Amino acid sequence: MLELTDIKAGYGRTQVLHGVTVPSADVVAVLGHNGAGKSTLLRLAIGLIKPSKGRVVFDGEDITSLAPNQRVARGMAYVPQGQQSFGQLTTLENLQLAADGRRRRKALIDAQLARFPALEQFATRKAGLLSGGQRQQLAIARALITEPKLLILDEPTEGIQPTIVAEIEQTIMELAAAGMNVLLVEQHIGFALEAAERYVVLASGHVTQTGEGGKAATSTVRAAMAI
Ligand SMILES: Nc1ncnc2c1ncn2[C@@H]1O[C@H](COP(=O)(O)OP(=O)(O)OP(=O)(O)O)[C@@H](O)[C@H]1O
Repeated sequence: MLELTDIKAGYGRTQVLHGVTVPSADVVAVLGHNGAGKSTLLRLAIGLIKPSKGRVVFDGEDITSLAPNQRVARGMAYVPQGQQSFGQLTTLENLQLAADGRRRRKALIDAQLARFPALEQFATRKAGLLSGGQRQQLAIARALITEPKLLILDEPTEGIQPTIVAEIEQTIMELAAAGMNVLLVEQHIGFALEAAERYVVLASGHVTQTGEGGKAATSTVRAAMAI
């Protein structure tokens, strides 16, 4: 669904990605140590930064020069790091905002409340008062309300209590099983490999290994992360 070819990109004159290629697959995990360039790669995928070289193809279309909103309109949704939501609005208001202007608005919101029972339980609570894990679920729910073809998730389990980590991992597995395409950055290598059809290891902005998720050993991946 999403194919990144020979991407060079960075911030100003600092190049972070040095010719990165990510193959198309239903679920792709991007692995690597802090600072390897994983978040930069996701920002590039959604169009927040533009490559100085390389091509981004989504659903057969070259979208390299498209802006983030145009990519969203084509079916991409991006959940950045940090459980972002509108803290002064309630859980429900956050979902309503994401659903604004869509047909079947209520059904879209209800589907996410059914998916995440904690969001239903705290529908009238301000998002800023939710736990980190609940805010992450809210961020994912907001993305899913847009009915994406591809969900881009940047470290969805980072800094979250273990019980909700398991719920979020289960959600990702369920979405994948239901046919959702996912581009996932994840520190938990074991889970990432279990979820992913393909994985890519980044080290200092270079791809040091790619392979099939289910078959890979975490030790091999760790070795590639350290190159
Ligand atoms: N807005 C920015 N401006 C300048 N440099 C940046 C910016 N964001 C990230 N970088 C640099 O780009 C490099 C890659 O960062 P990136 O956040 O993509 O790595 P990462 O693999 O996602 O790491 P982490 O897990 O810590 O988020 C780092 O050296 C970082 O300092």
